[in-house]
Amino acid sequence: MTQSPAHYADSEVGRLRTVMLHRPGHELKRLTPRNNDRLLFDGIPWVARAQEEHDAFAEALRSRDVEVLYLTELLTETLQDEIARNHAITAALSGLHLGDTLRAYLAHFLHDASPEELTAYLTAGIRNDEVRGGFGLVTSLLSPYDFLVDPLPNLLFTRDSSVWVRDRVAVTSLAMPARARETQLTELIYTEHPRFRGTRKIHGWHSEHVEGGDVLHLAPGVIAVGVGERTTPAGVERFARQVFHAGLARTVLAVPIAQERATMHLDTICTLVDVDKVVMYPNVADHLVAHAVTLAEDGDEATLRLDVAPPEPFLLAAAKAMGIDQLHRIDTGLDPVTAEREQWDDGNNTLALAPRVAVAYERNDQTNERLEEAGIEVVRIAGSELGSGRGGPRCMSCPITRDPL
Ligand SMILES: NC(=O)NCCC[C@H](N)C(=O)O
Repeated sequence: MTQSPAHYADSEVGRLRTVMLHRPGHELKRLTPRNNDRLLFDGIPWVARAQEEHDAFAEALRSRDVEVLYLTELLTETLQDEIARNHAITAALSGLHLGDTLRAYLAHFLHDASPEELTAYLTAGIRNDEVRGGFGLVTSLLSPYDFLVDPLPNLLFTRDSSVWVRDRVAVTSLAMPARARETQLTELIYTEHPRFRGTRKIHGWHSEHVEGGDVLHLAPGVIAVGVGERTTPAGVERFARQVFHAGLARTVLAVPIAQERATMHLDTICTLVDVDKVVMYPNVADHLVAHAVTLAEDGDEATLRLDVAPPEPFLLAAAKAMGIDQLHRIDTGLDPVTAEREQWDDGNNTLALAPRVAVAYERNDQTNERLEEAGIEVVRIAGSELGSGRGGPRCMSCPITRDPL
């Protein structure tokens, strides 16, 4: 048995070594004009082109010596194990919409599936017209096109369903019903896959809502957490308690963001491209504030006391917590309208491969030019189809190992 590789991330910009992606698959073919809003896509992607774009993204990472792990491959390997299969099937069929007859049939059906097939059902879902048994009241009353197991098109955004904090992984708790099941899969992988077995976990899908897109490692020991449409106030409090209790951070900055789709996560308006530089949406930058949260008195996770500072301008609070003179801001776009367009198309959502090297969507040409003027190497990728889910390179990647800064 080979030694498990170290998994560790305490910054946004330390050299990226290992990342988890999800190559978009059959689950995207489930999107229709009737369900795309509920499934959190702004349009109906051309799946083959989305796959090409994603393959080019993965290749750009590999060509810079980043190990790319695919979520579905990890899941299939995990599902070789009988206990993991049982967990996965029970969780997938726990919805109250199924009824006993159909649930019992589907349980048998899924238990007979190979690990590869089971991965496909768990990710692409099962529609009523696809079942071949378990017929009864529920199958008769549901429409043929209703899902018995929902597809998970947003698995593409692996950033949101888990976050590594040093050598621990936080399995997150996703706020939107269309995404809730994703973390059943990430939790299973991190619990049962041989590569991750023994990894200590924090948070979890039963906890208060925290989404990975809201969690930014500003510096080792300093974590910003956006609080808005997805991460709740109680979510950031729980997260802060856990990271302080485990000694993983000294400051958590709670950053209120507008509760709207354009700014669903903190990483839609701000990402780090260097140890002291962020690319940021200027239309909100001047109003963004942060509450610095620190540990006042240690105790059990539930009883430790937190100090919550009054709000300060975000960049100021961040620089203070990071122990640097200034956190420099590079603006999205050239003017408010271009900035709004490029922010919407994930111009702020960059993935740093190392200090001053970042992956960005090619379409945001003005933001990319600004980044280059500021000395950042921009690795451009196509995202015309990938972007229809409203997420960029950062959203589509879960860093598992970065070199410590
Ligand atoms: N970190 C991110 O901003 N992730 C993008 C998530 C997009 C997805 N369609 C969602 O609405 O949750």
